[in-house]
Amino acid sequence: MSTLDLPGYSHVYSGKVRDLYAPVGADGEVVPDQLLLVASNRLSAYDWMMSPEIPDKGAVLTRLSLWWFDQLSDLVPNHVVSTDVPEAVAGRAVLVRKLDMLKVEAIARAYLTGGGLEEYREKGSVSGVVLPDGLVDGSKLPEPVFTPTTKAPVGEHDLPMSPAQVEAELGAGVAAEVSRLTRAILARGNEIAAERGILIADTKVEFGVSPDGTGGLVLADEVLTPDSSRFWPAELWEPGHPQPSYDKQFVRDWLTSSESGWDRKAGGPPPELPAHVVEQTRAKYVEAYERLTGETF
Ligand SMILES: C[C@H](c1ccccc1)n1cc(-c2ncnc(N)c2C#N)cn1
Repeated sequence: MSTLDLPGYSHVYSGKVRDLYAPVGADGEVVPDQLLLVASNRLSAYDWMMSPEIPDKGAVLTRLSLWWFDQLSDLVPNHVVSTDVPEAVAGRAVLVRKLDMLKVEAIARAYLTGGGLEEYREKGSVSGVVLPDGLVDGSKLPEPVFTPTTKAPVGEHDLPMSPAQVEAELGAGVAAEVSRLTRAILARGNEIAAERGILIADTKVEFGVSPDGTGGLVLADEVLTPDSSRFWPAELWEPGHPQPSYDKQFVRDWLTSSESGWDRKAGGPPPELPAHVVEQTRAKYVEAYERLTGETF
């Protein structure tokens, strides 16, 4: 993965699909209180980076995240400073306030699937919350459940955190507020998305606090995008089996079809995606953005 040479910015960190840069002042020193969050066109599926990239994916998800920050501004302040960013990343980057990030992945679930379903099948509960009997893959939960995890080092898996572990990390007051806000964000997201034919099964958000200790929790990172959340087409929702992904199903279907020739269990990398899969996937990101925001990409 190649990082961009952005004049006026130094590369700080790269995740699977996003990159972080620090602004550099005229004196060559890093500007201490801001960061540049850049969304790439990279697509990750089945824990593999796909090739080629999906055109406009970074721009679509950046615009969607900015729209959600605005929709949620009555619930929680956010880290956005400006979209006045270098031309090379115009439309897919955001200048943000540099925060002290909480060491907890704040995850909430409105529907049961994935790791939450596995835990429920073992314990009848998820993250310490006892759930009704008889739930299946895709069941809607009575209300969103906070299911935090650790922030594992690169290459390792995030681990579920018990309420006691979260309190030990954050303190009881902040832990309660993170839980409340994460569930409220997902509930608000689903209120809006359901009207537009999209179910948000679960989401991961990141909170930080101002380094000077003033103020409370600040919503950071990206919010309620198909990269941070499971998006499901509402009209296909049918509890009892894995739900189709709104945005990644074309990729998954092709990779698991005989046409791709890929043997996922063999452990080797997936083949290049054909043009039609790339185009269909781009169209789904644009469709999700336009249905949710009512705006044309
Ligand atoms: C997880 C995410 C990430 C982004 C891009 C690439 C890989 C990971 N990240 C966000 C921060 C961060 N740190 C300080 N202040 C902030 N406002 C933010 C934000 N957002 C650190 N990491």
